[in-house]
Amino acid sequence: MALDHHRVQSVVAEIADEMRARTDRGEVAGYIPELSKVDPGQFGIAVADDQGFVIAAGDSETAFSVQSITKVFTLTLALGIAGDTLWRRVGREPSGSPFNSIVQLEFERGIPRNPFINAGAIAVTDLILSGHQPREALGEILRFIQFVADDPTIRIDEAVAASEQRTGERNRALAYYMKSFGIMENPVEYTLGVYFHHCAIAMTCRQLALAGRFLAYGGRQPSTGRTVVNPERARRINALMLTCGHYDGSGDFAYRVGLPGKSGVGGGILAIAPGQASIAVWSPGLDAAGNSHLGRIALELLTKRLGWSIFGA
Ligand SMILES: NC(=O)CC[C@H](N)C(=O)O
Repeated sequence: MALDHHRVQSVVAEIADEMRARTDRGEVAGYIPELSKVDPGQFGIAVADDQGFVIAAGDSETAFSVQSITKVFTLTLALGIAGDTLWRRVGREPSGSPFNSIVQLEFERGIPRNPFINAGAIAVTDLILSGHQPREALGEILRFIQFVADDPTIRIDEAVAASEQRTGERNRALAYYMKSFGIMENPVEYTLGVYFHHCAIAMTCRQLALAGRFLAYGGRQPSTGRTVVNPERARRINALMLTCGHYDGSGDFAYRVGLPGKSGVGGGILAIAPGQASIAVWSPGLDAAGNSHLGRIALELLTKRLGWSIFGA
């Protein structure tokens, strides 16, 4: 269905103005030193349709660290490599725990709850790495993101990757713990090196909204017409984003926004309105669950004003 560009444009502009005026901005992620330097006063939004048309406002052309949003793309790649055998290593249930929690791993024999918490994404990265050098695996992830975004200029922010590599003790603990259960195939430091670097990919809201389109349009990358995944897989990735994309804030996100979404600690959120649009928002301040505070509020206003919730107007 064609988007009413005029209407979307006015809602997007209105929301950007409202977000600019707000003083409650959340807290920038402090545990990755490089991210703690980002100015919390920023807000960007971009909505992409199947024609590659982008409606944007605010700081939509500023690149930010996409962090856990890359987990959507690594999951897509890993499903392409392993198909449904992937689900032997990682579950499909919401965790109800923080993104970097270790507690469930002990009870559940090292199998992470889902591919979007850190443990699950590290297990997915390990699968992509198998049979490759870390540099090749990372290249494959980056090229895949450039392909779905139709933009070869997307890069890794090396300063962010190095910053997380230096301070990633919690992720190291998760990875070694999974290794002890036989979940990891590769040397842990190799897998983590790839993980830290793909989390450090930098994108603008415009690039991210374009990259998400295959999920909004039945698995097809609309600019090239090429199939990224089949419609069933696109639908299932969306289902996982809805149930698990915001950690222990996933229920609240579904309740308020009503779209599949994936957040990252850089303050970005990718949200999918199936058949309508792919949406990216960014504001660096986070809420208590580690999801963008204003990003979530902006999406809530957007779906309400445009009637885009998958649960009805
Ligand atoms: N929620 C996130 O964005 C977490 C990603 C971050 N790279 C980490 O592993 O801690």
